[in-house]
Amino acid sequence: MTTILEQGNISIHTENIFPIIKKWLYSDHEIFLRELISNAVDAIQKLRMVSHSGEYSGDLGDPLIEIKIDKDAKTLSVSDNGIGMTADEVKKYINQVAFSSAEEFVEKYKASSDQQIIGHFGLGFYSSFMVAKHVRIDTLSYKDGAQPVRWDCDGSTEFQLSESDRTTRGTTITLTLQDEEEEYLETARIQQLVRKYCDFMPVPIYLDGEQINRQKAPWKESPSSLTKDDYLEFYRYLYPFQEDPLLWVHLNTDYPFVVNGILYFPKLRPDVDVTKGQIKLFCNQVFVSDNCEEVIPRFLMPLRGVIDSSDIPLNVSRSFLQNDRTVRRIADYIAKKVGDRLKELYRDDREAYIRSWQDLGTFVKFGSMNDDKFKKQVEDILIFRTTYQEPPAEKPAVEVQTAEGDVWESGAAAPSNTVDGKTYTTLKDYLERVKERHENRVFYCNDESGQATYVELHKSQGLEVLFLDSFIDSHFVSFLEREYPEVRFSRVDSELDDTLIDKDQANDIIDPTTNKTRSEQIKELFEKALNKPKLTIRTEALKSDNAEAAPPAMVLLPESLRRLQEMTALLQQQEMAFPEEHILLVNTAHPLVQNLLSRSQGTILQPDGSAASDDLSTLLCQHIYDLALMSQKGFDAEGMKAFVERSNQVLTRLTR
Ligand SMILES: Nc1ncnc2c1ncn2[C@@H]1O[C@H](COP(=O)(O)OP(=O)(O)OP(=O)(O)O)[C@@H](O)[C@H]1O
Repeated sequence: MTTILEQGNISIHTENIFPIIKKWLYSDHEIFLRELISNAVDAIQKLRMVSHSGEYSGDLGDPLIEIKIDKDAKTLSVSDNGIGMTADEVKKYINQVAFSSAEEFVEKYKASSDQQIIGHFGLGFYSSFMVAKHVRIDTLSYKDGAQPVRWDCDGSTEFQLSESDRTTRGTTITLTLQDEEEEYLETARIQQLVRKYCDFMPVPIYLDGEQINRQKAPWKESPSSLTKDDYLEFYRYLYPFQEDPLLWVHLNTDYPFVVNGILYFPKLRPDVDVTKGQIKLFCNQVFVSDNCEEVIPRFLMPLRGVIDSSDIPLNVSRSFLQNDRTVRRIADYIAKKVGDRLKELYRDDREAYIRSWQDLGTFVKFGSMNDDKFKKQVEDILIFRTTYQEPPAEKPAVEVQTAEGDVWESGAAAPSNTVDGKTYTTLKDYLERVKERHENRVFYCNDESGQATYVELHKSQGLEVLFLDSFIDSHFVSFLEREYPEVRFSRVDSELDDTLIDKDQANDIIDPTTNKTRSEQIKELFEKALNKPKLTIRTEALKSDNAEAAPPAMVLLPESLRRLQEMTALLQQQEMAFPEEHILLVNTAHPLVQNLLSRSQGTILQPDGSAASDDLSTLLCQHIYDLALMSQKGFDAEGMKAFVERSNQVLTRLTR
């Protein structure tokens, strides 16, 4: 027969706390298990501490937490071999501490308007009443001569304290589950919960005689003790069936706040929603939340991995968290570490940096636009693919004898910026190289195949073009122009630099019969043939070593006009329609254009007064225009039909 030691009322002010907890945390009942296991881990660690301090000299045994399910009795129990509690401690910690903090929690929860408290952390022992109709504690303290005690409570404010038959040190919490909570009698459900919340807790957790948690938390280990494979293995464990990450950053600091963690840069796939955070937030190895958007800077959202910090206040609303000073400083710290890691890679392994740039670049650009400090940190390692060709590498690592004559230094060659035939440059280096020819002006291309003709023309004249072709680049160009107001970005097809035009050629050859220059005649010819009032036709002789290699005509879209159109399209959430106002630059130096002119001049009048070749000249002008337009915009069905029909017509006429 059990001796009842005490029967009493738990002193709380909020009338019947449990229905309130239950109601508010309706969707998150499962966290009771995390709370019970956390308490068990704490109890084991406290025992270690008293043992260290010499207060306890008994055998610690192997630390162990055991979960037991009894389907018949509808009970679930969590046992530990930790510090245990005496009767007085049960009264103090369970009846008072646990319940007063329960009350506090409920008050806070009621007051918070967004009702989103991070992971409902710190709910504590009493959260077991969310799922249990009866809770029993059997505990035996480590203290000499301690008596085992049992505490029983049925969810009302009354409890009973009695003698327990427990013989070993530690505590067992036994929940008799409510009828609607019987899912927690399923082994698979418990395994899933332990894996979710308690996987990395530092004590083995057993269920049916088997350890079900991983126990080791790599982020708590020193970076020097981990190999590349350890990091990769951990990533694969956290994000199974995903491609391996590009690189990682191991965070560990104790001062002025505690932050541990490993952050990975994943490959950015179009199907991955980068705005949805995938970093897991832990507190002392206990899983808290799958998203910590308030804790890490927005631009770091694409990263994955783990952040563990006991300095992030958790029992607070998300909006509070966002404005918390320590949280802001932690966010800054993380951003700085990420920047440092990128700089390190740029410095130590340029090739890997370049290979990862496709993915890293978007991230770095996004970060620069969002965070000024980050921008300053990474501006020197922000690179662009370029048409520039690096001179062949100098002999690597030349050994040089110093002035003292006895020390040998190795003068390592600068790392190559070319990988797989593609060369990269910083903006600074680009501007330095082009200073003489076009100071502070950047030529760029954002569609390599579409703008190939233009790029080729620039290249053939020794003008360097940058490729700004990732989806973020149109914003990034505007951003760079705001940051460096003296620098101007022109897309290769927006206007032609004077250096590409041969000013001396052809313009002034006057036709004695019409008194017009050749350019004027060509212009007229095209105006008549195309008959598009909004189109501006410009005639220039393009410079090139081989007149046939340069295009006969090009369509130009002035930079400011194009950007305005892009912006309007963006606001209206439509694709940009190709503007009717654009420029057709006809290359008077091209043999095709020259032939066209002589052909229309050599017209033989037909008996009816029309010119036989007129028709063909018109077709050819239209064709030249279409070819130039083709690189700017695709044809729609009708345009394509007309183009094919005309091609056939032209070919037929030419073969007559
Ligand atoms: N398994 C256990 N072994 C020993 N003591 C325990 C155990 N579980 C609970 N306690 C005692 O009961 C107290 C109250 O527990 P409760 O979970 O409500 O709050 P907490 O653990 O102090 O804080 P938190 O709100 O972060 O969980 C604990 O501080 C601890 O002293």
